[in-house]
Order: sequence, then structure tokens, then C-alpha cells
Amino acid sequence: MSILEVRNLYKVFGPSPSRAFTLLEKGASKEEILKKTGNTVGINNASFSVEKQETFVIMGLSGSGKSTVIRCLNRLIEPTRGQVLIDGEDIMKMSKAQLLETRRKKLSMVFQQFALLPHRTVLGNAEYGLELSGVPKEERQQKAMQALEQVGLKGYEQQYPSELSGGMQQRVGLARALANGPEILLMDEAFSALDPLIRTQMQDELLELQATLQKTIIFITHDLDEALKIGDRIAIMKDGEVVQIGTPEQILTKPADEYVRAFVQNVDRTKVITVSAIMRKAPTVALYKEGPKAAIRKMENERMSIIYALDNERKLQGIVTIDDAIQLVRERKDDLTPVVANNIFTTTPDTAIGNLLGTALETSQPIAVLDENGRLAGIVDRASILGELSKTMDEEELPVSLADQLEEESTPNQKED
Ligand SMILES: Nc1ncnc2c1ncn2[C@@H]1O[C@H](COP(=O)(O)OP(=O)(O)OP(=O)(O)O)[C@@H](O)[C@H]1O
Repeated sequence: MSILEVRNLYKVFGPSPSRAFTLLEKGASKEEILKKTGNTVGINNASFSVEKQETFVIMGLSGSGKSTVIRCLNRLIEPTRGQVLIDGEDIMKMSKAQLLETRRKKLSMVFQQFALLPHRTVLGNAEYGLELSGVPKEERQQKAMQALEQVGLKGYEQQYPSELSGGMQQRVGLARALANGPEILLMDEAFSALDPLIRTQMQDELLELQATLQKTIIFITHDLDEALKIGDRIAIMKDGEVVQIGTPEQILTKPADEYVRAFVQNVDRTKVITVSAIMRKAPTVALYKEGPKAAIRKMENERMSIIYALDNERKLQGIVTIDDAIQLVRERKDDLTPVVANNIFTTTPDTAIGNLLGTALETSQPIAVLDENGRLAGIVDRASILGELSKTMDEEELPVSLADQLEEESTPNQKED
């Protein structure tokens, strides 16, 4: 079961939501509805679910409805229609007391403008949520200290917010949210007010922190690069609607419509698209013990001149050429081991393809993709790496030798024509 589920959520701001709904049902646009009724459609039929420990990013341009969605999740804004289920419980049906309890125990929010109390120390700010919940002093201080340590602010407990840099102030905001021990962290443009360098650093730190904390994070941003970096999945919003939900790779490789395509077209795909998106099954694979005759048969069937040789645990040991295998048959050997050449280039499924650029230049052989146990997960060849790279870069931007190779590979057999 998803930890959070949003079903057919609507928020209409204004005097007469029912008039807006009538027009929405007829397919009217947000602008038309505003013009005719004076109502603003903030969220239009949004549905998504978030899994436990997932970082789910909601991304969209200004006015697309991100902040309204995140505020509906804890009912800081009352949805007009729809359901928000947290651990299967509909927050729309909760009493005031239940809602408060849920906000304190399950959801914590980190705001763009830090929202710190200026007259309280760092520690005083970090323990504030717990204080509101009535947690005894000693316990709340201990939890707040732990949270401050997690965000790298140990030693700053007695400072005041004005004595800290923007990045540090936001760490206090994060510590305050973490101190409550929530299952879900709601982060509303949490890094958008920071300088670019500090912002990148905070993104890295959040990723690091999340690797150990494993919270469920719902992160709002208008910055696509931030979304692609942080999100396990991303929901893209436009005019209050969720237009696509997918992993960063899915968003880049299979944009749902022209809007998303236009949005992602300038992204450096090579940093996001990983080998797993372009690898294919290795065509010919043999176990050592199958011997050279079986290997030759497989190579013939697949019309290949090499075979990937695996040991008994199916770990890749190297490649055997058809000439090597023929030689082994002549020598009456019944095992492939003697001729396995292990000078094969390897990579892993989660390597960004931009990092394979050098290897693609060095070898015309496919690169073997190994899983974490050294088993052959597939292969990735130069054509598919170059194909992906060329979608990102203009040809003039490609290294000269790569551009030449691309040219050669895209016009095969020209001389023979
Ligand atoms: N209190 C309100 N009253 C009327 N309209 C509102 C209100 N709050 C938001 N809206 C409208 O709802 C739509 C969605 O706004 P929202 O703030 O959720 O967008 P956003 O994607 O978070 O944008 P930003 O990044 O600029 O905050 C916008 O058209 C906005 O004008």
C-alpha cells in the first residue's frame, strides 16, 4: 500500500466553485473559467500515489498548482473535492484533533523562506514542533539535538538564525521537521531561496541524508534539474493538472506530450540517462563448461563472431572469439577457459551514459554491463551511446573523433554503393 495517495483532487479558489466545476466538465480552460466565473482552478483532477521511502518531486512552472497540492496534503488548504489518503486514512474525513495528530506525527513541512523564529536559538527552533506537541523538555531537546547533528549543525545550538547563512538556516528548518520524527517530509521549494552553489550542496546533502534516513519525501520545485537530480519519480504539473508521472529517465526519454517535450529538450540527458535505458541482452553467452563446440553453434546461430564466457556462477569472465573456439575444437579441449580474453570493457546499469564517452571512444566492441554480483546483465554498444549523446549535443559540440565516428556509423557501406 502506498503511504500517500491522492485521488481526483480539485481545488477551486473563488466565490462559486460549483459554476467552475460545470465548466470544467465541459472541458473549459483555466483562463475561460476565471473569465466567466471569477474562480481560479488551482488543482484540476490530480491523482498520484507515493511509496514509502520514495522521493516524489512535484514540478511545474509558477502558477501550475504545486504549492496548492502540497498544502492540500496536510489540509493547510482545504481541497474542494477528492481524497488524500495517508496510510490509507482519508484526511478529509479526520476530525480537527485527528488532523492535528497526523500533522504532528506523520507529516512535517519545510518551507522556502525557512520560517524560523528569530528570537529563538537554533536549538529552540529545532525543538519548536515538539514543544507544540507537548513533548517534555528533556526529550524534545534530545530529539532536536539529534536532528541538528543529522543536518550538520552540531555546535550551533545556541546561535540565533540571523547569525547563520541561508543554507544553515534551511538546515535548521530541516532539523525542525526531522525532530518530529515524521514519516513524510513535505518540502515546498525548500532550496529555491538559496544561492546556486549552496543550493547544489543542499541537494547533495539531502540525497546523502535520505540514503540513511529513508523518509518519504514530497519535494516541490520549479527547477527541472533539481527535480531530475532529487526525484525517484517526478510529477509534472501544468495549469493545475498532472500531465506526467515518471522516473527522471522516463520523463526524458518518453515525454507524455509536447509540453513536457519542450520542457526537457535542453536537459543534459547524458547525466540522467543510465546504461540500463539503452542496454540490450547479450546476443551470445556460454558457460565455460559447455565447451567450444556448443559455443561455435551458438555463435553461428546468432551470426556473431564472439561469445561472452561465464563461469559456473554466471559471472562474466571475458570473451571468446570464433577462431579461438575453432582452435580449441582442433585441440580437443572441452572447456572454454584456456582462451578467455578478459580485456573486455565493463560498466554497471546505473552508470550515466555521459560517463561512458571515453570508453565508447576506445573500443568498437560492445561494453559489457555487469550487475552488482559481476553477472552479465546485458551489453551496450557504441551506436546506442552515440545515438543518445547526439540527442543532447549538436554535432559541432561532439569531440571531433566522436563526430567522425557518428558520421561513419550513420552512413555505412557508402563506398560500396
Ligand atoms: N489563495 C488563493 N486565491 C486565489 N487563487 C489562488 C490562491 N492560491 C493560489 N491561487 C492560484 O492557484 C493557481 C496555483 O497556484 P500555486 O501557488 O499552487 O502554484 P505554484 O505552482 O505553486 O506556483 P509558485 O511556484 O509561483 O508558487 C494559480 O493560478 C494561483 O494564482
